[in-house]
Amino acid sequence: MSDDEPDLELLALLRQHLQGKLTLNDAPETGVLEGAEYVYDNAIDVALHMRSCKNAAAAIHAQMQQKQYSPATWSSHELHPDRAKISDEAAVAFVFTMDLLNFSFWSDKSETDRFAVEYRGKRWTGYWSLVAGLQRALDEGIPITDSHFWQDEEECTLDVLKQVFRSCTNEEMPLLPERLACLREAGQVLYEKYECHPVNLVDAANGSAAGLVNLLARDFSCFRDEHVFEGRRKPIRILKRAQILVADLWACFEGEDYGAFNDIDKITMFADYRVPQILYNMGCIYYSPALDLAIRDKKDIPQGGSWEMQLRELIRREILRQHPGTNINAILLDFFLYDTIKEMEDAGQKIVPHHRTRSIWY
Ligand SMILES: Nc1nc2c(c(CN[C@H]3C=C[C@H](O)[C@@H]3O)cn2[C@@H]2O[C@H](COP(=O)(O)O)[C@@H](O)[C@H]2O)c(=O)[nH]1
Repeated sequence: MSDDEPDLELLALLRQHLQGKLTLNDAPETGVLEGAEYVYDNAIDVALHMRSCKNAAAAIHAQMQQKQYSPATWSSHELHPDRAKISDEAAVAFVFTMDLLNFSFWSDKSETDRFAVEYRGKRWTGYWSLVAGLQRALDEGIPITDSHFWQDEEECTLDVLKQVFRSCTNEEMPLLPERLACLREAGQVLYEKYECHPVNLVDAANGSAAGLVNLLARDFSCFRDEHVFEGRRKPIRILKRAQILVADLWACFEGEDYGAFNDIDKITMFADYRVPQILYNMGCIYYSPALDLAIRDKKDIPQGGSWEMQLRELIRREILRQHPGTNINAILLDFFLYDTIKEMEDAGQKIVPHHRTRSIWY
């Protein structure tokens, strides 16, 4: 098959995933797909546009192949840890700390006034402000990735965290008290169960991605991203930061050592505010008029409400299994979509905004 021909098998897979037609025995032990199935079947404000999904899948596949998207792409970002310069344990600690705090960077201020971290001569915003803040703190001798530090209430104070993520504008990083609470809890749990180090948590998963997601959800309330949907008795398990943590370890270690997972393709796409946005702007999903208006007007979408759950869950339905002959899985597809929407924004392209929910879950 030549590169410019759409990969019909991939299209079929993506269509199945987006339609939720894949049997649940593909669902990982995390049970995340079962919840996605329920929300999809009951969603009335967010829907899939199959024809656009089919066209998008072809375009995405071609671009990913052309850009040779692979786990190594992750380390090519200048701020991500360079494994040639730090120990494996330090890289795991960095990724764990990063995904413990990897949520809610959006701002309604202008590009010049929004929260930003100045580091290595550049202004970093969004997710990159988090990574830049962590790297800068380590350069300044603050042990921000050490769980002993997180537990030390004398040393690791809210003021110190404000210093770690100090902004070069008047806007502060959102939810700093909540981020401190995440560090405190994680420090306590790592002390009680994992001899203070995240590598012991990764080892405890015995090479299972779903197993590590489950350990994170079981032991850390700050990773337990589970919510009731419209009164349904059984909570919907989304577990976005637990899943992106596994994905980042897999990418950082390129599937080896602490990134070696025998079931990595059971990780779903990440239910945050970026993927629904790009899928909407690609025409793959569309909203009810009321929701469409609320998002375009940048209205607050309440956390845990039906709208928010539909937005988060609908995109997560797909598990793009390892497609024969390519290295594309849901993680790489997701990374690619995130980087693409950021490139579109940086290029000043007119795009419909993402939804506004202030949350520690994404
Ligand atoms: N779905 C998805 N969500 C992602 C990422 C990333 C960064 N991943 C890097 C690693 C490999 C890739 O190549 C990326 O370079 C952050 N986020 C989430 O977005 C939000 C931040 O958005 P903004 O404020 O605009 O930066 C926040 O919830 C954050 O958790 C991703 O990849 N996929």
